[in-house]
Amino acid sequence: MAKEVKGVKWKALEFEGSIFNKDLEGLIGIEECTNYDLTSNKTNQKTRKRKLDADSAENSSKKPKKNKLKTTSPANDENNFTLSKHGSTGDINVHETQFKASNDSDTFDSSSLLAWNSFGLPPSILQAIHELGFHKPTTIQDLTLPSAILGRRNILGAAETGSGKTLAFGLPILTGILKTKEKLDSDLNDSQDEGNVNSKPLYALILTPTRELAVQVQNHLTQVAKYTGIQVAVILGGMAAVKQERILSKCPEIVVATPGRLWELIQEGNSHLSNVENIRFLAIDETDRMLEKGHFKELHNLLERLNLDESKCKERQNFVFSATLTLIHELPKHLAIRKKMKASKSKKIVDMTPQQKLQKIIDVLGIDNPKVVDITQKTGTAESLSESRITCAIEEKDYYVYYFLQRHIGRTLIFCNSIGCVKRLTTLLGFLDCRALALHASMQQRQRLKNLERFRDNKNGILIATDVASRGLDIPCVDHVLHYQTPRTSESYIHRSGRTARASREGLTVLLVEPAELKNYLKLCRNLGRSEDLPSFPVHSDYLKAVKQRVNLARELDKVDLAVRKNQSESGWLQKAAEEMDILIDDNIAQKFDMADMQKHKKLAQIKRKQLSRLLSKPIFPKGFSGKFPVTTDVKGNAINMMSNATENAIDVLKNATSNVSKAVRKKAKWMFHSKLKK
Ligand SMILES: Nc1ncnc2c1ncn2[C@@H]1O[C@H](COP(=O)(O)OP(=O)(O)OP(=O)(O)O)[C@@H](O)[C@H]1O
Repeated sequence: MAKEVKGVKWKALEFEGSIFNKDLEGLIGIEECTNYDLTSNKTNQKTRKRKLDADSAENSSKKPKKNKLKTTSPANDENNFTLSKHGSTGDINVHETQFKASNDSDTFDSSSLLAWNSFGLPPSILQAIHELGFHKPTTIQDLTLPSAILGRRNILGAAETGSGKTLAFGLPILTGILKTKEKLDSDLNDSQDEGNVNSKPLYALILTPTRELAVQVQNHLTQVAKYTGIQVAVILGGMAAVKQERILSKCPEIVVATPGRLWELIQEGNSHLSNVENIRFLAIDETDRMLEKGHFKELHNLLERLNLDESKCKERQNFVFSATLTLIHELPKHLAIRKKMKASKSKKIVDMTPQQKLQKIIDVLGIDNPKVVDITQKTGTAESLSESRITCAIEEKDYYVYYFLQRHIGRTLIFCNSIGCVKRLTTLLGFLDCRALALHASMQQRQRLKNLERFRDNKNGILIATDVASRGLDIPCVDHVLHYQTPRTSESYIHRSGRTARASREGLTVLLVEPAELKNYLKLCRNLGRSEDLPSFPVHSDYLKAVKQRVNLARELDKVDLAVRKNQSESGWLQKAAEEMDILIDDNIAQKFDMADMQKHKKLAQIKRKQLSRLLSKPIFPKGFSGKFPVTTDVKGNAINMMSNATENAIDVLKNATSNVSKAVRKKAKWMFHSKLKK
């Protein structure tokens, strides 16, 4: 689209294919002056800044037919824009809004989106961006959109979590599809051949490592595509085959998918996917994860199919994004030992540089001359994130989690390393009336999405998850991320932590480290280039006693409850088997499943439940608790001056505590940490 600078109108020129090769590195697009007046040799200075609607009306009346923005649905008609909105009752009201004349809040002044104007985005997309309230592009969007949209470059983008990477590839894809359709429409008109209007080709594939992320990307792009007539569909493992057939029979232009399910459908010969190699756009979100074991095989098969025909491959624009695209690990232990011993002389083992890692990705994916934009911070995490840790014994972790949840309310996501741990902690916190939801891979897909939705809807919600929730999930306003266990990789730490502090909001992480995890923690710090230990999260030890009492009781209740359930299922199984075989159970066998024993357990469970509910009815932090404790100690015995109270937010508590640590103490701690890192 055109933009106006001091009365001079500039219009971005569009080129087919990637014309900006290495020799023109730095050049991102070419613009043409459109109001050059040959007679006066002056540009039209009188042109006032005008509304987008006037722009499009003017363009459509002046331009020859083939330059007019053509759209496939009435919703795209710039001169007669149809918006559909949800009314307050939840019913769908359809408003006819004239872009041109209306003062309705749905119309927008292009000047409010000046920051977006130079990317060549069509009005239908700008309108949606305006409605989302995105006043300006984020840094990664700003740095990639010109090359992607105007230069049609392949993009490799690395930027911190929550920095808007989805639109950095979503906007060029949507814009590109509109342009391609416009061209196809005008070719069709020229040849007077109507063709089969119902069957639309597949234009774009977006691949994500998890199902939840695929759903989220689809939702996000659907919002931005709402006035374009472009359909965005999602294909996931765990979804009924009939439903997937139905979705694909509508011929969506964009398919967002997890690679496994997509590959299955391609192999089954789904008709919409039959010419998958013809796609014009391919985006791989969380690329580093996709290239890891578990996803790679299907992705590899898919890439092989997509890259079969070199000419089609060249026509395709590729987007490769992740927050940890260029993150380098310490060598795995076995390689590090080999390197030290210089055992392998034939194959020299060297640490990879970020450039080498990128080159490897480029080679594996078969991408031609991409534009690389890497704006990841040295630390890998968002600037607005406050990080901390609590060092404690393994059996104390439950106490600290419960303490934190009681003292610092807010939307909290707790990550565990295993499904078993998620289950145990969810049950335990359930006994403690914390209403925690679970999310892990062995849950049914419907339940996974339901729990995610319930977590999103509750500003004080608690979600306990495995790494299935660590990548890409954009849950608004997550206040805290607790790492119940030290993550196994630095990527995992970055992605888990990145569920909070998104889109420049503040957020907090607390890493719980037990002695056996210390080695892993130090490795994490080394990989993330940390020279200082994470600050210890302040805990008011006076109240830990009450916390321990409750948690211990909840643990006992959990044990007894488990015994009851085990007994019940064993005796139930026995009874059922006996009934089916029409036999009486021998008394000796029945004794094994002693009913009296079960009754005893049930009674004990009842008593413990009552005791616990009595305890839970009393507040841990007494009413009016101001928590003023000028000097206290952190979990490792360091003196910390702190002022805090029960209602204070966790980030403030941490910031107060760290700002009160004297320079001398900090220097000493840094020195000690440095020597630990070296070991
Ligand atoms: N230009 C913008 N202005 C304001 N908010 C934006 C803008 N672009 C995207 N957002 C919002 O920022 C949030 C994070 O965006 P997104 O999920 O794309 O981040 P991401 O970089 O992909 O994160 P991750 O690495 O965790 O996947 C979303 O809620 C999105 O709606």
